[in-house]
Amino acid sequence: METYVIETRDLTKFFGKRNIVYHLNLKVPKGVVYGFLGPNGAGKTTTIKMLTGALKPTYGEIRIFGMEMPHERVEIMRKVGYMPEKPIAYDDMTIFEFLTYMGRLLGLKKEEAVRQARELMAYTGVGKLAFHRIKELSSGQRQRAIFAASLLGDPELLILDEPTSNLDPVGRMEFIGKVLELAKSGKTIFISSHIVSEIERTCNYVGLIKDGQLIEQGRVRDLVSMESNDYDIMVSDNSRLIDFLRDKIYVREVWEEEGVVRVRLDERFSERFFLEVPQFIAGEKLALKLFKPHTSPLERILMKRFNVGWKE
Ligand SMILES: Nc1ncnc2c1ncn2[C@@H]1O[C@H](COP(=O)(O)OP(=O)(O)OP(=O)(O)O)[C@@H](O)[C@H]1O
Repeated sequence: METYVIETRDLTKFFGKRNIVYHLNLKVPKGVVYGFLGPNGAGKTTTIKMLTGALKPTYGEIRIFGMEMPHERVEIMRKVGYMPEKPIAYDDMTIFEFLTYMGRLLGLKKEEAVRQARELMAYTGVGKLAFHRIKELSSGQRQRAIFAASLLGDPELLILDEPTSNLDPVGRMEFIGKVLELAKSGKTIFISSHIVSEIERTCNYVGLIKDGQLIEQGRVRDLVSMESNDYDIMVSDNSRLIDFLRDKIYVREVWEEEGVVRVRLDERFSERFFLEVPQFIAGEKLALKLFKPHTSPLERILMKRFNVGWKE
């Protein structure tokens, strides 16, 4: 059985009579980078606040590392780094003071808190601003400092709420690189965002939330390939291949696009495609340059399937 780092059952939140999150069943496997994706107002921040114990669910269950939130909040949060969308300010502290203070709150010894603060300021690109007060920082610099704070104590799970909303394009690219690096080191990472392209570049797992409900959840790879029975092929003479494919029972459509032959398969007969096409290519002595499933960008799939318009 797959073990989940985060698992919720029927997680629900009302604000007054308004139902903001509804019967959410999140399953976040260990070691994935999970993109929690949805348009503005979908309920992402409300969900994350419940996951981190900042908000009490109206009903439903939350298990993180198998422990129950909010009852075992202290134990859970020892293993979790949390980057809130709107962090508490600590405006008059310098970044260095803020990070050492947060490290101490986590239970680190003073020297260790200082060591990690220094290391994480360098890692997140705010080393030169160590002695600037939080209130003097730009919103992007502040976001980097909060990212550094979420990494204190080397957490096994990172929960990041819209972590790049204030970063410039270079900052965003850097951030993506860091997330991939942290994932490689074995951490599970849960990121909320409304930016599909960013999730696509960073995440291997995705959960889609709309109007407080989870409408899809799974591996990005599966979501993308579910959509498509198209194959891309390139040979030394594409027109001979197209002539060959045109009346085959396993081909619904075939056409050429930017020098690549795109074949839309009828999946009922696809095994014949995989047998006959290589035989034809070898028999005709064509040089094979490309043969792979066609994948369309996640954004296009989501827009089509869920009729949701996301914007950068
Ligand atoms: N404390 C609250 N009281 C009443 N309504 C609230 C409260 N907090 C959030 N809401 C409402 O709940 C809905 C979902 O908000 P939430 O912040 O969870 O969305 P989100 O998906 O994180 O959106 P965004 O991408 O804009 O940050 C919104 O309509 C918001 O107005």
